[in-house]
Amino acid sequence: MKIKVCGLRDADNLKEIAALGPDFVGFIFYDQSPRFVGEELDEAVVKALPRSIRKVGVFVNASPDYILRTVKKYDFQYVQLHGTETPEYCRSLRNRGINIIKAFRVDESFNFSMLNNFKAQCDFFLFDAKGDQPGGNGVTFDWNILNRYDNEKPFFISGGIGLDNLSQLDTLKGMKLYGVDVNSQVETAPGVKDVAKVKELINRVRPIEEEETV
Ligand SMILES: O=C(O)c1ccccc1NCC(=O)[C@H](O)[C@H](O)COP(=O)(O)O
Repeated sequence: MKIKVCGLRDADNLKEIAALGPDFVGFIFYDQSPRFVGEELDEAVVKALPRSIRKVGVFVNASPDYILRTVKKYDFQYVQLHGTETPEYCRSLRNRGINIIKAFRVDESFNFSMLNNFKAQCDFFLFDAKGDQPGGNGVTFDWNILNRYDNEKPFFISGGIGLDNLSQLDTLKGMKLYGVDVNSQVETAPGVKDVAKVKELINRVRPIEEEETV
């Protein structure tokens, strides 16, 4: 199974995490987040990451121009959208060559059928928990809700995932689960990841074969 480590910012920490070989790394471009990269993100370090590590810019209802400029600046392969972006908005970015991970915050009332309007515009869905912030809340949602998922699009699961609840991924066997997204539960401070925790997480998640899930 794939691993995405989200909310990186510090250059040295990014290099240490990259050395562990995650599949995706994410950078937050939402100025209300404690992980907002601001001017701190070292462009050269990001660009020097191996191509095998996919770089993701995370945005919340940002202007397409800002997204395009940022993608170009850091050479991102994906953008992850955490706001109320519409299918039309996603399509306009996709038409400009951007690969999209669309995030949705899931609870009991989540309407899975509306994903049909997004599936042609997105590469992956990401299911996150609801909280005060658009992401990075550190809380889980009831993964049983995903039994109602009836789309063919592979998805990431996220929201409060850490070493303590990883074993529960077993309950998602047979689903279109593509990867796990981790963030606040593997941090020493906002935007700084705990290298030992990420290492253990990768060692535990990676052996879960994709065929078992997707
Ligand atoms: O991490 C943030 O601060 C954040 C803020 C605004 C939008 C998205 C954000 N994070 C995106 C992610 O992909 C997180 O990994 C995801 O929300 C799960 O975070 P956590 O619950 O802390 O594991």
